[in-house]
Order: sequence, then C-alpha cells, then structure tokens
Amino acid sequence: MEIVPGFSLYRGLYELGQYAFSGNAMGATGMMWENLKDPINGMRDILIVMTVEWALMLVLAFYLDQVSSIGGSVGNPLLFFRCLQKKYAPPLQSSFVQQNHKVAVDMEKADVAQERHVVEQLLMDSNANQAIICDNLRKVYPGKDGNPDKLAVRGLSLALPKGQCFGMLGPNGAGKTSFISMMVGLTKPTSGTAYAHGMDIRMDMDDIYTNMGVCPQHDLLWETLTGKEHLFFYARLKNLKGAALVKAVNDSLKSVTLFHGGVGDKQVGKYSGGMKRRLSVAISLIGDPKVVYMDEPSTGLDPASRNNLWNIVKEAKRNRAIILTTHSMEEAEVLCDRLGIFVDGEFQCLGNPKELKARYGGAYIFTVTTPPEQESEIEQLVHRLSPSANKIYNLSGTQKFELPKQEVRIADVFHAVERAKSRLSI
Ligand SMILES: Nc1ncnc2c1ncn2[C@@H]1O[C@H](COP(=O)(O)OP(=O)(O)OP(=O)(O)O)[C@@H](O)[C@H]1O
Repeated sequence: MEIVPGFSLYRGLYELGQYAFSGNAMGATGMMWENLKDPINGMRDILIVMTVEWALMLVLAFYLDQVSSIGGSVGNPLLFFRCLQKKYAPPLQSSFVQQNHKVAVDMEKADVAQERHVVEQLLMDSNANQAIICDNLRKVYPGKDGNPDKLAVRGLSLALPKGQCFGMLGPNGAGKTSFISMMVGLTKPTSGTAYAHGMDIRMDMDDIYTNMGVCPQHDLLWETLTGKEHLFFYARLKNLKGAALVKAVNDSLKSVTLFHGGVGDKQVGKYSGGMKRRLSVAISLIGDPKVVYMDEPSTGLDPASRNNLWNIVKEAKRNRAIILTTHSMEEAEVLCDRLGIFVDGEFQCLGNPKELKARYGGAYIFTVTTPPEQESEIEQLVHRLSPSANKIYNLSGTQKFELPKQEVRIADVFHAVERAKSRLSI
C-alpha cells in the first residue's frame, strides 16, 4: 500500500504523530534519527519509497508537460523523444550545415545584403526622402489540408527613390504578386513592413491610396463601360473634380493613344487585349499618383502593342516611383533603372539591368517573326543551330529564343536566317 504516494505520506505522518504522542505522555522526545532504523515503524522504507517516487514523478511531470506543448503525441512516445532530441540538440556551427557530405553556406548575396543595409540606414534617418522603403517584408500563406506553410516572400528589403522604375524579374510562382498584394493593401504582411512616402502599409493604407496607382496582372475592367467612363470613375476616387477631372481624363486617354477616333467612348468589351492593357495602365496613372505598381503590364501583348505600352511607362516614370514585375529581361532593360532577380520569394541579385546582364547573361536572345504556320520550321532551325536553345516567348508567329553563347556563333545564325528567307517569310 505504501507504494501509493498518498499512503506512504499518511503512514509517515502517522508514525511521526505516534512518536510525538507517546513522547509527550512519557516526558520524552518524539521521533529521533536513530528511530528511522526501527523496522517496526518502517520509516526508512517510507522515506526511500517517497524519494524514489519524487524522482519518478518529476520525470513523468516533465514528460506530460512537453507532450502537451508538442501537441498530442501521447500515443507516440517516440515522437516525444525525437522532438526532445531536436529541441536540445547543440546549435549548428554558425551558418554552415553539413548535409550528405555537401556543405551548404547560408549567405546572402552581397548586393542584396547591401540593399538591406541601406534600408536600415534610411529607417534610422528621419529626413530620408524615399518613395518606397520595404523593411524585411515577409508573407507566409498557412498550409491547408496537411500541406506545409508556403513562404511566398522571405524578408524583402528595398529602397526606391522618386523618379526610379524598379523591375522585379522572376519566374512564375516567385512571389512577385504576393509582394505587390502586400504593397497595395490586398493582403497583410506576415512580418516586416513597408513605407510609401513615409506612410506605413500596416496602418496608413487609406492615406497611401490617395497617392497610389495599380495596374493589376489581369485587367479589372467593366465590359459595358467605356474607357472614358473607367477613367472618370477612378479619377473621382482620387478626388479630381470639375475642369481638372475632364482634363486629367482626356490627357490620360491621349497618353495611352485611346483618345483619337472616339476610341475612349467605345465600350471596353469591344477593345483588343492591347487596348485593355493600355487602359489599365492609364487607370494606374490617373490622378498623378506618386507610387505606382504594375504587375506584368505587357503580358500577352504583341510586339507592337508592347512597344507602345513601354513608351507610356517610360514617359510616366519621370516624376514618380514605379515598381514593375515582369518575366521579360528585355522589358526590364527598356523600362527599369534598377532590377532585382526574384526567385523563390527572395532577391538573388540587385543592380541596374546592364550590370546584371554583363554579370550573369550567358545567352543571345534571338527573336524572329514568321506567319504562325511556319513556327515549327523556325523552331527546328533554331535547335539545329543550338540544341539547348530555350524558347522564352511565342505569340502569333513571333518567337523568342535564348541561345547559349558557348554553343553558337552569331555569324552562323545570320547565315542560317539568310538561307531560310528563300523558303520562309521571315
Ligand atoms: N492565397 C494563397 N494561398 C496559398 N499560397 C499562395 C497564395 N497566393 C500565392 N500562393 C503561393 O505563393 C507562391 C508565390 O505566388 P505569387 O502569385 O506571388 O507568384 P508570382 O511570382 O506572382 O507568379 P506569377 O508570375 O505566376 O504571377 C506560389 O507558390 C503560390 O502558389
């Protein structure tokens, strides 16, 4: 019975009480140290049992405490020990991780680290006059249906002055739209923040909106409204009124070449893709916003419409800060003063487009336009010239390929094209 902690405690107290009672009656002392050895009172066994049980209960209490904090692994004690091992494992040596004989070094690229440093300095300087400052911006989408969390943007730091167009160049799923969504207030950052002219995107979004323009990735237009009506609507949201409102709308239509011939008065449903995209850009620029975000503004446009749109953006960037996302290095080169290659939620490098191209560009870009039915012949020709050529663009007969520099000679490409001209309409 004494193995049960409550009974051993009771037995010990009882024996102490008995000794005290009889000692009191006989004018002697109560229990002494030497009485502990007496096998009749069993005090020694009681103390041993209680000491051992105290140690066991301590371990059990620690286990239950850890299990409840790990979350429901009572049925799997191994999981507990694995977690414990992980939790109390010695820290890894600095940023070196030895994995399967490969040494991975977690090191931020020099230009990205430099940008982070600039941002830190600017944040400490109360007179800093930057149009946009992003401070360690992170976006994590919680995992659903047992899938792990998705880290879409991993600690992005960026400073952008007025008059600069910054390009974010990256593949699908890199996190460009997630970044823009945070900047325009569609989603909240998981951590970090950003400032547009000193206003915090976490608290001052209402004020930021009055000075911000957005060209979303997909045109958000009403098919039954005219281009002009769209611009009137958005201009009024920017508090334009009276003559200033009419002038702003007409100037805007002219700037995107939708003014003449009454195009601005046609319903948007009748617009071509290029016209819709130009209207979206005009909407983003109406009301003279000081900060503009453009998410892949030229996606899906033919070369002529794209050039047209590029001219509009070039003109627009003069007195504002623009952040533009794109898949095209060519677009970034034409429009952007500075460029960041954005992959897997973080910048891989930052710099001006020429600098980055000189540093990393190992390929020629070969663009060719033919009637659509001759596309496959062009593709075969390119692969004969350069077996590992990569097609990066294809739209109604216009194809663009990346040819690795070490695989082709420019002269061979020109000769091949000259010969092909006799059979193809290049
Ligand atoms: N609401 C969401 N919930 C969960 N995951 C998301 C959500 N939105 C985006 N993601 C994931 O985050 C990652 C980044 O997506 P994002 O759309 O920002 O990339 P992107 O660079 O804009 O791609 P694209 O060029 O195709 O538009 C992707 O893996 C995507 O699947």
